[in-house]
Amino acid sequence: MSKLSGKVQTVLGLVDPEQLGRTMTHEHLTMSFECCYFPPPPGDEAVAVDPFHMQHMHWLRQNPYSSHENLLLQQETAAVHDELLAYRKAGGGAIVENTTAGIERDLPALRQLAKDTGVHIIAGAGYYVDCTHTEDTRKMSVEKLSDIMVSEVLHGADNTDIRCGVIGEIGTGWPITESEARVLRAAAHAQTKLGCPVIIHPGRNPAAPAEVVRILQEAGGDIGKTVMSHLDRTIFDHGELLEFAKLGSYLEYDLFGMEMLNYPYNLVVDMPSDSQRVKTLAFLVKEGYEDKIVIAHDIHTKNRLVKFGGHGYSHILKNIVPKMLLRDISQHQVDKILIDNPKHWLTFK
Ligand SMILES: CCC(=O)NCCS(=O)(=O)O
Repeated sequence: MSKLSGKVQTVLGLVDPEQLGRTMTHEHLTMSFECCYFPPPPGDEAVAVDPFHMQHMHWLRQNPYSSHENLLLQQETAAVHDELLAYRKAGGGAIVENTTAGIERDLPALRQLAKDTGVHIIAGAGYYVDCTHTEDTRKMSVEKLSDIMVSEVLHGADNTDIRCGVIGEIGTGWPITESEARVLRAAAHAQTKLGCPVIIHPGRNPAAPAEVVRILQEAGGDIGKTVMSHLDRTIFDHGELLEFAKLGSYLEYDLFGMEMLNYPYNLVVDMPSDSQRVKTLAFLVKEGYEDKIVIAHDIHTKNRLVKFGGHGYSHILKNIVPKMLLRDISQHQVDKILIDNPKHWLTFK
């Protein structure tokens, strides 16, 4: 039995799973999203490059990916520090920090944040979407990629001794590229060796999550120990959602706080409101999936921080939980979603 077995691995070391408390399973504390810059709508070029002002905050909410400045979350560590203190005060205990290679993971910053705030931070191993893969990454075999992920968990990543506690978010697009498929197979192999949690960023198509599961399963992955992220912008039809849920992964609604009219990466998508997200959670609970739901905000741009008029990391605890209780999700079920499900997922086999 490995020394990781039965434990959760944070950036400060192994902890007993009971220590985590309420856990957001998909956040970013420091990262760059420059890889996904999207040009502003015609006529909005000037506001897109203006320094941040209060009068731009609504524009940024509608066009978060069209301001280079907004994509540099790594510049806001002081604000994130304060928001983590507020998160603890609101009853939060842990955060899974999903930044992987390609979007500027900063493990020393995560370790410092964990030390200074007392929030348990679990860091992610592996690779983001294809457009961020380096030439080296593209050339690597499944075995080599898997060895690197195993080493990031067992020994530390990015030339530090800071160890990752999950594999992911592993980035995939639609269709899944050859390089992304290799990374997925490598993640499954690493998971088999380590008995560790895995988390996936699927492409923006309703068929994408099931295709990822198929690839992971074929490579021996443990789907019951895998989180499928971003379902709120991916599967809308309730029948299709139940078909996907049957495959056995955790079902993650992780864009709480993000409300926008035009989702630039896929204009076919109507980004749901928080009320609609809660309705979908209530539906899944009614269908018997209360042991499979996890939730988060996936903060990945500056405008979502409280410092810039955003909702911050405490929005779910302060605003969404009361709404869940109003919509027939019991306190016991809320606790499963925020405490028990993340704990079971994050505990090494
Ligand atoms: C790095 C953060 C991330 O990938 N977030 C998901 C954004 S979206 O694909 O849902 O637009």
